[in-house]
Amino acid sequence: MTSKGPEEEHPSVTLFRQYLRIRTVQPKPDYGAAVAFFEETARQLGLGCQKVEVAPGYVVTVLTWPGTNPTLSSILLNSHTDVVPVFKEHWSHDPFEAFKDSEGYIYARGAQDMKCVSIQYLEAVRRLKVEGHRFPRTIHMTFVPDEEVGGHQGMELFVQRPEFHALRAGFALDEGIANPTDAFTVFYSERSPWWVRVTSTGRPGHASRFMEDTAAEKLHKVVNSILAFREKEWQRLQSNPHLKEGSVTSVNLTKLEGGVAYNVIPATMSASFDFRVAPDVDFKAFEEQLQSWCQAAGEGVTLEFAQKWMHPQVTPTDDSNPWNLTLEPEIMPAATDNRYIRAVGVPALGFSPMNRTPVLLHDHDERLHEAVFLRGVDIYTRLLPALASVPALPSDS
Ligand code: MET
Ligand SMILES: [Zn+2]
Ligand SMILES: [Zn+2]
Repeated sequence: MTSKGPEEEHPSVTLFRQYLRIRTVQPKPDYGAAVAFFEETARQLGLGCQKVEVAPGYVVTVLTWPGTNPTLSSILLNSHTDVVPVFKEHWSHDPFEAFKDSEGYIYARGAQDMKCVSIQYLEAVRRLKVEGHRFPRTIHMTFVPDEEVGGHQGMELFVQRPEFHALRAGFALDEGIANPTDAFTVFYSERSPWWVRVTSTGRPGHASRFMEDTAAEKLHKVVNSILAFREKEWQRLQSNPHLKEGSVTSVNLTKLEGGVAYNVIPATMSASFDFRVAPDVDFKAFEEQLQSWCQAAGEGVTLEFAQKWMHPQVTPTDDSNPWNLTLEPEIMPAATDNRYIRAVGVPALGFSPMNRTPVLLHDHDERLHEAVFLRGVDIYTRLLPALASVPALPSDS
């Protein structure tokens, strides 16, 4: 599809751009506007709409298209409504204007992660309804808050609620990542986020002296150990063409804190790391490794976890998967709400239908071509009837 002038823009693209303009940006997302948007869309599409407040101010909106056979488990289409912050000065266009350039690229925070997917679900359902289809299985679309900061006030709470169990989800889809090639990637598992802060304490004093046992020296040792591990994992990935990013453990040093003045040796310094632990890692041994790096650095070096996911799950994609999808399966390098869905026993895949698209999630100038977006609607329009027509499974009874 070629790009068109605004007067002849595809209505699905127009709706997408409207949603992109809602400022659901962390750390203060306008969730109220997003919920109102989905309520209005539900009204237009003739879908059931339920709002579940999982924590004060944190609403999960559930849009439902009932199936013809209520004994069957349902299809859950999940998407998060929040987006990560921007460095506005690095953007070519206002990230909340949803500017479309002459080639058809739509620039906006959330264009890839994952406001595209939310609207693609809705537009696929709209088309199928307009064409008069009904399917045996119920389709639920959940629009959840808080994913980008860990999902603790979103999906983590929702999966524990009676309203979630009442959905009787038998299979779920959530986000994936763009693929620059012709292929689409489907994620059957994900790495576990471990956010670790290492705090080092030591002798303070005048910064002109060769003070012994300083916080900085010891922190430096831990940083070296962890960055050496990073290099090792990076080399492992580079040297084996069969390994994908999600199959090795990554780590980045993301924060350094401490100190008050150039000439005062601080008594405390800390370093924060974002680990993404591969699903086949022995978690207990890995935690012991982290502890031993701290101990090797000297006295008074401790670590604490800000996130520590301990339940990696794998959704089968081989012949034991009765859903019979054709997939190019990978392990998700990042974390998504699928980890909460899988942890309560619902098989779930990560999929964002964006091929021939550079990976720009969380980046400056995040953008998506309108033709890729519209092809994604086509893909769900073919995928949803297949999913929602899968005959009864042993797990349905
Ligand atoms: N989706 C975000 C990420 O992968 C936040 C998940 S919480 C660890 O970084
Ligand atoms: Zn996301
Ligand atoms: Zn994200």
